[in-house]
Amino acid sequence: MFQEDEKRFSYEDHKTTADWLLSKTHHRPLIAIICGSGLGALADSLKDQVSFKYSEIPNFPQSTVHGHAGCLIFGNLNGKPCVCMKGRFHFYEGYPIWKVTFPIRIFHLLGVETIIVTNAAGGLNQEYKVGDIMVIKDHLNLPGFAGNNPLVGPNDERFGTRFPSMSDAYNADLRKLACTVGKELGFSDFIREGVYCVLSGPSFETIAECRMLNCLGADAVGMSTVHEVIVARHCGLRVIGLSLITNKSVMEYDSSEKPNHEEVLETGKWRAEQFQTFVSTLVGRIELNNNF
Ligand SMILES: O=P(O)(O)O[C@@H]1C[C@H](O)[C@@H](CO)O1
Ligand SMILES: Nc1nc2[nH]cnc2c(=O)[nH]1
Repeated sequence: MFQEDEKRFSYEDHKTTADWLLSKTHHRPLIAIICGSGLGALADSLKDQVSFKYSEIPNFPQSTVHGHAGCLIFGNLNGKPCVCMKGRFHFYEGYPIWKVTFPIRIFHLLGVETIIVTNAAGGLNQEYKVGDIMVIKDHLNLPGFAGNNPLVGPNDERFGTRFPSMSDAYNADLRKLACTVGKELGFSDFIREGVYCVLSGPSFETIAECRMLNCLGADAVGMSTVHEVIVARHCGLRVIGLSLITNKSVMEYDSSEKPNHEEVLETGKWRAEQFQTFVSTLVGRIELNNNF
């Protein structure tokens, strides 16, 4: 399970990457956004863009999944200085978990204070519909139950404490703001609040697994986000998570439905405009430098 043959990046390695980026752009982002599968169009709406391919950034891993372009884009969204990952890294791509979460500490060193983590997810909650946007209230870190937590290993106190709390992982004020913004935009019909469960992937869940996860309290299931959130909270970032329900999880043995990545990307395209409006309005309303 653990791919620990590579040497972990030190604090100094992280500084090298952050300083390189700061030397190449005049932008000083306070909000970071990670675009989930099929949600990369969000990054295109940034104004005054400065963009870097992951391949040119020192120490950065590469995106290998269709629907994850592999660019880091700096710019302004609704008047706020942002940096956007158009493409993220997943454990199932073969990266060790500390590499999957590497960009989060870079954001921290760039001066980011708030992170918006988005993903595509399967809807376990039977009331959810394809196209719903779930504001993440909490998570289940199933790989973490088996010891796969991105904070396993030596702790560098310059990033954060050895034993961070996760009981407030998803900021309550931001969740409330997201629900208010959803209402104001007339999106209430498809805005939900629920629990996201991460699995390693890349295989989708069996029917028995979907039933079990739902019984455990998960409303949506995916293959990302949680590890990023753990590292973000460790280094003091304020987090809001949004899942686009791209497919309904298959819960019945007589169903002929099969989850697939094409459907995930299609739903992303179909909901892209409202998703962008939602995130951009939310960003416009986030208060910065407020010592949360
Ligand atoms: O990066 P996210 O979590 O949005 O991507 C999900 C999980 C898999 O990478 C992919 C499956 O279709 O979508
Ligand atoms: N694990 C998992 N990840 C997803 N990403 C998008 N849809 C799904 C799903 O149904 N299951």
